[in-house]
Amino acid sequence: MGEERSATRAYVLHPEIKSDNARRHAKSALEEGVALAHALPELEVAGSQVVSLPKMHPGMLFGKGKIQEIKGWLEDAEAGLVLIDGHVSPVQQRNLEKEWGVKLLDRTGLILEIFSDRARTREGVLQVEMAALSYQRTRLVRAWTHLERQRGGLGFVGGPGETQVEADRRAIDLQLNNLKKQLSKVVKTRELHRKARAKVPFPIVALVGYTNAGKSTLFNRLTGASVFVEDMLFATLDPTMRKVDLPNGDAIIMSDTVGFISDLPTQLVASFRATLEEVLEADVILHVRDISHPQSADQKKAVLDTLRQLDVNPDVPMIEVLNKIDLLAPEDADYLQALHKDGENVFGTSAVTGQGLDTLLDQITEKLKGTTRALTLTLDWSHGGAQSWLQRENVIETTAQTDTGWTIDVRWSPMQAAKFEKQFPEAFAP
Ligand SMILES: Nc1nc2c(ncn2[C@@H]2O[C@H](COP(=O)(O)OP(=O)(O)OP(=O)(O)O)[C@@H](O)[C@H]2O)c(=O)[nH]1
Repeated sequence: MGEERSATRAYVLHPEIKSDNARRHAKSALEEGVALAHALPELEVAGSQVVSLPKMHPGMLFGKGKIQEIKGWLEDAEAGLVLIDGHVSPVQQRNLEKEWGVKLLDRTGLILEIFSDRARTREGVLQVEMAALSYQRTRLVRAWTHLERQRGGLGFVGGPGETQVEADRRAIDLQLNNLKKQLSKVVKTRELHRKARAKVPFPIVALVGYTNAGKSTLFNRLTGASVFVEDMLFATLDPTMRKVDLPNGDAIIMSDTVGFISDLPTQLVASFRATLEEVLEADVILHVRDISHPQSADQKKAVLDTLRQLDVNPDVPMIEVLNKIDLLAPEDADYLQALHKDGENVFGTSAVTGQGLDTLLDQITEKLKGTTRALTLTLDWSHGGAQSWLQRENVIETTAQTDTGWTIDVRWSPMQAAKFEKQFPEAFAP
């Protein structure tokens, strides 16, 4: 951290590299960068700017003139920390930190800091630690080592720097291995809990969405729970599950998960696979969008990309929830709310006023009815009651007799599966 100036006074820069096809709109990208900075409670944002660049400079990111200009901004703002909303290579980071006399974090580094600040469960903490270490592992710079600096930066192949990097890498690998072992223990315990929960058999409806889209607010509204809702990115990190009663009396489990974001560090996506299991195994996915946000379309793309990276089964039915319609002009809100009547799979809601939530719940009920899954059940003779139930529900595709009972292929809706499991827990061995 910067010695002279406070490392909690942050200056946010969004580099807009012209040759980069300006993937995100610069002004709202900068706003997101600032919102990310605010997601770390101890930080104070001392200033923020979009910096337009014709091209990226490999060693310093910015050109010489720009670097001096920015140095002036940082001094005026008394900022000791620079947050660059983009990718900064380790070499660029080192050079800029030296040039400006500040500490620097790039987008991935910042997101990792936020996640590490938010992680509450043991599993979450371990996952973030692993993600941070894997990231650090990719950023070991040869000339950055203490040993090499002492020797005046001898950079020959096989020299002391090389050995130091290798040693650092080995140390990180050891730590990663150790964390992996701890994590697998925690996951095993959670698996047991999950099995226990599976005995309360309800279909799972998972909420996903860009950070700040309103997932937790919607979750609270629908479940009557009080989950940490704040106008702060990534308020929710560990998944939360609650029971919701549908209008027809059936019950579902709704799960609220971490928000997604553009350029979510791949290490994080990978490490969160385990906690996002509920999403991977959901019967219905609700994709919650902040439809009032100017970059709503880009956010949607980022969410769908992340779901793909997570290998979410594309057959799981998804409902698109266009949230925050209360922030739109009334005629726009009405239009969005009516879209589903034209057969569009979108539902306008306001998690704050409650608009559109009944229609959404009806739609969830419909979707759960309409989707079916195949499963093979092995029942023994004592499960005659279960076998007749399956016949009555008309879900049997094929039945084969075995020495001890039946092997039955069924195709049923999540709700039927849930009812069966509740009524015949001893027969349900998927
Ligand atoms: N006006 C309006 N504000 C909303 C609505 N839904 C949520 N919000 C606000 O949007 C902000 C973010 O809401 P959250 O529910 O925390 O969003 P989230 O998607 O869970 O966010 P992450 O935890 O970052 O993933 C809060 O200030 C909410 O009060 C809505 O329908 N209308």
